[in-house]
Amino acid sequence: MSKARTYNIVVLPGDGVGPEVAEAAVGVLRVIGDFYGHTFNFSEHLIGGAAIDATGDPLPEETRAACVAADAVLLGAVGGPKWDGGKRRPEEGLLNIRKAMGLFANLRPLQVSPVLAHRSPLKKEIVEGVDLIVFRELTGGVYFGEKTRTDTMASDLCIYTVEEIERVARAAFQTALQRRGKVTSVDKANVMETSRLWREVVTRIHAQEFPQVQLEHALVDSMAMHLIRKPRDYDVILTENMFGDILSDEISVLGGSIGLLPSASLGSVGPGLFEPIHGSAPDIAGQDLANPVGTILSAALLLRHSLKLEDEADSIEAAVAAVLAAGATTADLGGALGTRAAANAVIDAIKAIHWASAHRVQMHWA
Ligand SMILES: NC(=O)C1=CN([C@@H]2O[C@H](COP(=O)(O)OP(=O)(O)OC[C@H]3O[C@@H](n4cnc5c(N)ncnc54)[C@H](O)[C@@H]3O)[C@@H](O)[C@H]2O)C=CC1
Ligand SMILES: CC(C)CC(=O)C(=O)O
Ligand SMILES: [Mg+2]
Repeated sequence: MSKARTYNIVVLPGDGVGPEVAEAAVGVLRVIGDFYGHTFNFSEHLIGGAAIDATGDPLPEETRAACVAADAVLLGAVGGPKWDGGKRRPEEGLLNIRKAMGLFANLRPLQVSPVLAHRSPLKKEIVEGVDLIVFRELTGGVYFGEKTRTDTMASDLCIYTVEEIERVARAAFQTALQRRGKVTSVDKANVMETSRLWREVVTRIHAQEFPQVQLEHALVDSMAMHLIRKPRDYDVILTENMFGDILSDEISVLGGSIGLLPSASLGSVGPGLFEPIHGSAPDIAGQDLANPVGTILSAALLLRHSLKLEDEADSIEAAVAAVLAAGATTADLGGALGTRAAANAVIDAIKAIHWASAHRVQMHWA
């Protein structure tokens, strides 16, 4: 068991369902802190639309400073129709904090729970056993290139440097070595120059540093099809910022709901940022309808990757698996629980797992 310590966790609730799912995950972290004797100091800061309303800036300087000084950052979601067409956009705040923290790798794992395979619109035999992870490059590409706009035209520049591709490729290959040893690198090398550079650099890093990993290249358009026809074929999917954003929302359907998927955004040093892959879901915001599991599982990733608390992370993941197996779910998965009740179900499962392990019958033989 890890030594009890004090950790500073910045919470960025954001907009829409963000505050609801962030509150759920903080509740789970508090219980984990109590069980394992850690002190988690949570401090909430403004980002996104909430920050625009309060300060005019989607990423106030005090939020940026708190994030870089924290042990880890937990984020809900940003954005919503209220800020559409405004001078500043909530999403700017999220892009800028990712950049400021140097978070170049966004890990989006997907394991299809056997008890939820029937919730996918695809056949059970296609999705059962899916276990893959998307490595999405997070601080480059078209989301960060120069934007121009006149009355009659607009442009978004897509730029990638060799160094940006190398570092995320290494992270993906290293992870593949601890998994099934396969990387599928996704690009659009038949059309885009950035993709041709991407393919060259990934091929070189593979040959020079990770020849024991199986590498294949795929074009993003047909990959979008393969991912729903044969998702079990994939282990680690390595791709650039926008393709990773789109493909990971697509594959969330395999697991039953976008509300289930967590993510970890990591750099080479400093704290990570952990958030569900979904957005602010304005259509269900403020109604206690959002599935909190993706954010709760993001809290587990926070414990594992930034705080190095492996047992504590395992404990949350085991509790979530037990709750899903018991059918205690929110409406997106056909259940009757609200956001708060679903989070409480996870908390009860953590307590039950700990009680069972403390009261395990000890059998001794001479
Ligand atoms: N990381 C972030 O903060 C992100 C923010 N956004 C922003 O969110 C806003 C809404 O974007 P959308 O395209 O509608 O994507 P979205 O992910 O917010 O919602 C897509 C659909 O999934 C459902 N959904 C999302 N999360 C759910 C949950 N936890 N439980 C149950 N159902 C859930 C929503 O109700 C909606 O029908 C936009 O302003 C967008 O820019 C979008 C993606 C990521
Ligand atoms: C800037 C974000 C809104 C992009 C996004 O959709 C995501 O990171 O999932
Ligand atoms: Mg997205």
